[in-house]
Amino acid sequence: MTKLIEAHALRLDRGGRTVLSDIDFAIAAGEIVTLVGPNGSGKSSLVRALIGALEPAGGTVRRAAGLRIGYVPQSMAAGSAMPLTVRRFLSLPEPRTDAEAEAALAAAGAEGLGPASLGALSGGQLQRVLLARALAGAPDLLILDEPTASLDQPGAAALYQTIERVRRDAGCAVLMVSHDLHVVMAASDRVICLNGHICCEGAPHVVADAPAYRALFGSGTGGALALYQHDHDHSHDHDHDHGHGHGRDGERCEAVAGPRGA
Ligand SMILES: Nc1ncnc2c1ncn2[C@@H]1O[C@H](COP(=O)(O)OP(=O)(O)OP(=O)(O)O)[C@@H](O)[C@H]1O
Repeated sequence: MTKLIEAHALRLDRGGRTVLSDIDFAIAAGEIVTLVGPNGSGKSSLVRALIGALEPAGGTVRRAAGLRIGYVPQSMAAGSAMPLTVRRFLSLPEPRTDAEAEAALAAAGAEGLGPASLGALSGGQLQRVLLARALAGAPDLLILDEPTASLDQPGAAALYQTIERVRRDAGCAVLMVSHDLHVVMAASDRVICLNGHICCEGAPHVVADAPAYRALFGSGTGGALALYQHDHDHSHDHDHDHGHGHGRDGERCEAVAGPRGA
């Protein structure tokens, strides 16, 4: 399969401290990959390195020639206060024609929002507009940093369905950072769990009869625990342990993706 982006022995430093090391992974065309991990485990840092906004302290990030990345940032707190219409926002920084803007809004499920003021949008509308802006560049790889963070469960489910439709229609690969159990369990081809390094990775499996899973849905707390099978090629006797639930070779892993702000 065509590799769109690859990291080899990647190390990232923030504030003079190594926050990620030994990162080796690749994303293939059309895949949906989700990054999970506790707060501060390096998910956003990795995403920033992949889009070229953070220089590696070691190792390499290699992008396929001509790769187009659409990026939906984690937070638009400052941006949403900008006195801009959605239509103008879609043309920043790259100018877009009205037809391109309308097509992108439609693909993101945000039809008719072009004339709206950016600051007047709901959280869900803003996420869709951010998605539209990323889609307007016809990306090969769509990267979303916690796209459902500010949404309630129905809003998150609807956005997830939109993302899956986008992948189907546009054929792009998707890399998501998520604390959302629904997204991790249902949407991903592959889950990568970060904890200062790649703790574990593998295909997600719905564990509908697991007590923890039912307890989670029953309590409605949403997104505290993700269960998935994975492969390990390392032990966990080093110093990157941030209280993360590690698995053992070939066993089911309990990956604690803590709720936002935890
Ligand atoms: N601009 C910065 N300057 C210094 N340290 C930073 C900076 N940004 C992040 N860090 C540190 O890097 C580490 C990884 O942060 P990062 O935001 O990548 O984690 P995350 O997994 O995305 O967290 P969260 O789930 O809370 O969004 C943290 O220890 C954080 O404090």
